[in-house]
Amino acid sequence: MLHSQTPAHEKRRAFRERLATGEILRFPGAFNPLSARLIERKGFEGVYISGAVLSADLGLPDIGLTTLTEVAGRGQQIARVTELPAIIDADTGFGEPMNVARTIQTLEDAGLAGAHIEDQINPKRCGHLDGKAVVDESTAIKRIRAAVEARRDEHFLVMARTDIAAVDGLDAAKDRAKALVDAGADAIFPEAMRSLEEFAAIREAVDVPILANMTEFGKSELFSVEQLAGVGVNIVIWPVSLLRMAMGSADRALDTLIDEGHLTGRLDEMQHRADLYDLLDYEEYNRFDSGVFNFTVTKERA
Ligand SMILES: C[C@](O)(C(=O)O)[C@H](CC(=O)O)C(=O)O
Ligand SMILES: [Mg+2]
Repeated sequence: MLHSQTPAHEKRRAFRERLATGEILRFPGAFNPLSARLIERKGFEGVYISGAVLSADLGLPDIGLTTLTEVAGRGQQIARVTELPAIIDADTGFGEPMNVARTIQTLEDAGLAGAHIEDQINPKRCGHLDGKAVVDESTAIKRIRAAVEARRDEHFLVMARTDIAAVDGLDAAKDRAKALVDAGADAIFPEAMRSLEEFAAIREAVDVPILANMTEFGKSELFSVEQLAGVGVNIVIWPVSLLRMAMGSADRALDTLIDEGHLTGRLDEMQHRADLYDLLDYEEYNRFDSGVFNFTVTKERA
């Protein structure tokens, strides 16, 4: 009730242990705390918190407008309602290496299990759009070094994302990935891979876990969990998918309201009130409330 019963350090330790088994871990993107509960209920291994979703949620494009305070705040709201590990998108780390250090500590305090820091220049762009630019290797590795040095929980996962493939090609991405691992990255997020072969090439270049970003309408073909596991991917995210589904559904519902003046014909597409209450653990709150209401202090003290 109210929040996760598992302390953040324990979520991180368990996540690291699971990652070490080599099985592929599925992290759908939660667009709010409630959807994180649904992800957990369905049996996924983790929750992803997307920068693109966070900015879209605020009615903003994903071009580096959100602040650390907003990102950490949303991250905390989501991480605290689930027992699952949550990985958050920390964009470029919100500034210089010292800012990256503060970012990591703030995200640790917010209860996240890990974060990715990317090598785009500021202000960043969506990784699947054209016109991106990346920083040089020295700047990229300083960001990661700062993140690793700043963390206080050794199990907090520092993931390095590189956007260089779309700018300078796959060989550059392999070199960049190796350099980021040498700088201390615990995992690599190679952005905008176009094929399974490209994932396999990154897999071969580094010996840390790698992540596949299965965002729709971008540069990557959409592969199944099984296909990605087959080329050695360790974590897969669908960062914006649930938001896209929910917004698609909201769009159609509003059209129906305009056309028909009611939503009666669409009730079976809605989450039922009973399912919502179940997901919220409503019963638990009633029990707690009546427990407190009926609580009395016995007068006979020794
Ligand atoms: C993963 C990502 O960084 C995100 O913010 O979710 C985005 C997703 C997207 O815009 O589709 C990305 O840059 O790939
Ligand atoms: Mg992002």
